[in-house]
Amino acid sequence: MRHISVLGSTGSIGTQTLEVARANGDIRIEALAARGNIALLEEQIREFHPRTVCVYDEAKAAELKVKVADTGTKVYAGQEGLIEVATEAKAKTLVTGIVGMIGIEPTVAAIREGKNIALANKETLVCAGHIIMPLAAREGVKILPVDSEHSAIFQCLRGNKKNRIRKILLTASGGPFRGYTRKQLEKVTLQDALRHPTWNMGHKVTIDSSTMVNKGLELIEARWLFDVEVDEIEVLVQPQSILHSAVEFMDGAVMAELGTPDMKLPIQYALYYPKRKKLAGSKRLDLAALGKLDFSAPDFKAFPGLKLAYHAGRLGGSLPTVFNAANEVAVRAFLDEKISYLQIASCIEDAMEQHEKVGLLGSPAVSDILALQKSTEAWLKARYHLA
Ligand SMILES: NC(=O)C1=CN([C@@H]2O[C@H](COP(=O)(O)OP(=O)(O)OC[C@H]3O[C@@H](n4cnc5c(N)ncnc54)[C@H](OP(=O)(O)O)[C@@H]3O)[C@@H](O)[C@H]2O)C=CC1
Ligand SMILES: CC(=O)[C@@H](O)[C@H](O)COP(=O)(O)O
Ligand SMILES: [Mn+2]
Repeated sequence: MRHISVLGSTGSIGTQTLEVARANGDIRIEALAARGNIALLEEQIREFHPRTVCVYDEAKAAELKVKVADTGTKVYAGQEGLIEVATEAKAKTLVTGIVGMIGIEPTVAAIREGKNIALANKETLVCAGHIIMPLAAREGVKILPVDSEHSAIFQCLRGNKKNRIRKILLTASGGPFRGYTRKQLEKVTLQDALRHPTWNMGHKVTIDSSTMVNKGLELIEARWLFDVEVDEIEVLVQPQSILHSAVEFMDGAVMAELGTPDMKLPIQYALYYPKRKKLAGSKRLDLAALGKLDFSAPDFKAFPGLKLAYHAGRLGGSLPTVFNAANEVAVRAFLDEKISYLQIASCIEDAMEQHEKVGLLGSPAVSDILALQKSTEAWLKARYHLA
């Protein structure tokens, strides 16, 4: 039996993690956390009988407590509740399917308690990779990538740990606006941006994919997971999302992982690593039916978020936190229809410029990262008149 806890159990990654658990039958769900979707959380409690749950929203947590009083599941709220879920004693692995920087503290707490991390929450590594990776090594825990590209790279590197790599080829679908000019991007709407061509995901990561900021976050995520410089990572547009990423070795050999776009595969791989198991209900890849795969270079001019990510990754320190924090504020504002699509990248650029003027922190602690998140949010809200 595998014992896991899930942060973000009501979201895209969370529900697919529970699908994998349901299909396999030998994964015990010890703890679950969500922000406020108590209707779905109650269903999950009644099906999986976790010991502990957290609802971040305090009023909703109180409501759920009454609803599930008959179940024996303990209900917590807020940040303390997230830590309870992340450190639930019986769990061996924490799946971080929560979105945003809110995932940093519970992930650190889980590692300190010796839990392996099945990591989907890329924002945590972008801001705190310099803390997470050495801490995990000291505690002897595994950081198992769930993000599809990073799972692919991780799989390509198996058995090749001692061979130096020349570069990582990080693939990108290009999002719904692949091929668009800046002029065309001026007119796109929220609904257009939410129409991802290949993956069905939560709103925040879907907007990130459309701006290519997702690839920027993944660039820095890969830098930490695989201990490479960002300039050893090349972004490659692969519109079908079939080739999930690749590694080029010193002798010129390129190894890639291919599959249908289905997150259950990387989730299951992380949960059973190093074992491969049949994936229930998955569509098999039929290359002959597919006929061809397309590749192209990314358009840095149309999607400046990617260029900003390389810059943040090269300078490091506190700049990736500002890159990420500004993006979180901007995406929220875009989803609330308070700023236009092109203003997302402007927000990030402005916040980074401002931070560089003030001066970067070399190796920010978690408290510095969270303080920077607050100051970046306040600065952007004032500058862009966001309520
Ligand atoms: N979806 C995908 O295919 C992929 C996602 N990722 C990454 O995985 C993470 C999750 O993405 P995704 O599943 O799409 O996101 P969703 O928006 O679908 O789900 C987010 C989950 O996090 C919960 N949540 C949000 N804020 C809080 C909070 N303050 N406290 C507790 N729970 C909270 C939500 O709860 P509630 O429902 O109650 O609001 C929900 O369960 C992101 O970092 C994303 O970049 C990476 C690769 C692929
Ligand atoms: C499924 C997954 O891993 C997403 O992060 C995906 O990468 C988004 O697609 P883009 O390549 O469009 O960013
Ligand atoms: Mn990805």
